[in-house]
Amino acid sequence: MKSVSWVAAITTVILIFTFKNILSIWQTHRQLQFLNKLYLNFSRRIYLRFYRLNWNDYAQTNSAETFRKIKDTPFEFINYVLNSCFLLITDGVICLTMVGIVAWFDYRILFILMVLCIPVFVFYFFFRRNVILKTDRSFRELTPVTNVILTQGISSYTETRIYQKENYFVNRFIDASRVTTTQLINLKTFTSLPTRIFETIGVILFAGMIIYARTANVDTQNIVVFVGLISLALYRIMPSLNRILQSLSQIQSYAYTVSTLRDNLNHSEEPPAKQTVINFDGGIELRELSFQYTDKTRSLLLDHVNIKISRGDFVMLQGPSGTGKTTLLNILAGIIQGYLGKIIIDNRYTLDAQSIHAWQSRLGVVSQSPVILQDTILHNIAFGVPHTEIDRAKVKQAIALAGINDFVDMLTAGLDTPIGENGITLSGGQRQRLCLARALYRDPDVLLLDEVTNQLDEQNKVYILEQLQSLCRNGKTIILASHDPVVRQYASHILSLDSKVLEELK
Ligand SMILES: Nc1ncnc2c1ncn2[C@@H]1O[C@H](COP(=O)(O)OP(=O)(O)OP(=O)(O)O)[C@@H](O)[C@H]1O
Repeated sequence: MKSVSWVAAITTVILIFTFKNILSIWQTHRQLQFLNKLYLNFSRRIYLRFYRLNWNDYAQTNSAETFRKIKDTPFEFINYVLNSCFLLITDGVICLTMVGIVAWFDYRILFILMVLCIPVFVFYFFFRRNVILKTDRSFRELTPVTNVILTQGISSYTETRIYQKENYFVNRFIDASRVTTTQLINLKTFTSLPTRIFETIGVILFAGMIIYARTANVDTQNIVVFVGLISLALYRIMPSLNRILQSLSQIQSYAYTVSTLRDNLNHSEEPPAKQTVINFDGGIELRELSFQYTDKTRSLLLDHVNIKISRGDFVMLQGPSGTGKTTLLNILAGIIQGYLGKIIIDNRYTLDAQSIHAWQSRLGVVSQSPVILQDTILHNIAFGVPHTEIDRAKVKQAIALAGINDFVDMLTAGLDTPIGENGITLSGGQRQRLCLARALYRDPDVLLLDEVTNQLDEQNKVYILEQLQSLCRNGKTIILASHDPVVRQYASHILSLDSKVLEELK
């Protein structure tokens, strides 16, 4: 009978512990899932917000900081602030419970524990602003700088090798890293201090009690029991107290993430403006268009420009370097705003929030330094279209128009050939034509092209210009910014941009 009750008791204990641990695993998993969901949500919203920046703000951003804002800040907030808050609550409850038990058992033990803890907390709070915050801020500020130095060094591989400046870039990076890692060492040393102080004071206190017991003829056995109880209490409280201090310092260190997230997430989500439907059966009209970059020390770039471009026109935009051809293309693409005057589409729609997306869905663009994705040729051309939705026949048509079908056919993997970072495995002319194929894949009504022929040989240039000409005959409208005199023969209209004024030459 007795053995049965023992077995039952042991089984109950095992079941309780098993259940408790399963529950705890489930709870931890749910908590982590929740934090992960929150992280992805924050990251997504900050990243989307980046695409809503206006041109001037975009021009002033630096990629290392943007990267940090999108990826690191939400991660730090979730892991070092929110998670620390959870730990603070759970460990706070454990500590208070233990303190309550100790006080109920013997109030003197509580007193000794307070003598131990208070100096540690005073030390921590006294120095936290001066050391932790300062060190951490400079660490945070220096990290993006180090990243920028490294990115610059890596992307200037060719120049660095030819000019033999390897040591210059490596030393710059190492010097910047040394400052950052020194800050990190200081920070880590400082955060480990409370535990050490805690332990030292404890040992001194115990030693003091033993010496007192021996010199004052107090019963040593009582003291040993007393010290044993304190040690037991500390054994339970110490780990929680350590975690509390660590959590507090992490919350302090990463408190900045709260304001960064607030600034980036607390903007009102404007409902997308109801979009006008644009068929592009008319043309484009620039009416009294004037523009100046925010840098007011520079004069107007465009001054009361008036021009009409009809459907089917092949317009060459020429003019000396720096007169604003790219700027004008970006204005037409709806990327640069803040101009005076109007852009009117199809004689009806002014380019504004209501029409911008409808207008942009009619455009194909090739910029002067187009971006090549580190991906296959297929994905570079379909740009952002999910793999299963890519129309391979249309891709082939686009590469034929852009004159790179021969090149793609020669590759063993054809369209599925991967291209290195920034199109490193392609020639300049191949990169240009790949981006032209990307623009053509969208079957746009209007093509805004910036210097798409400047890296081509005569034969390829003529081929591309003939294709563009034939596209215009079929109703496409092309505006091509170029310095190349050959383009003049193919363009139906020539616009010359010089000293803020746009003049029609042909
Ligand atoms: N984000 C910017 N902020 C301030 N000024 C700018 C900005 N982008 C360009 N500029 C200035 O605007 C002027 C026109 O530049 P843009 O690139 O439009 O000229 P461009 O005619 O296309 O030149 P190129 O023929 O050399 O390509 C230049 O003086 C340039 O320095």
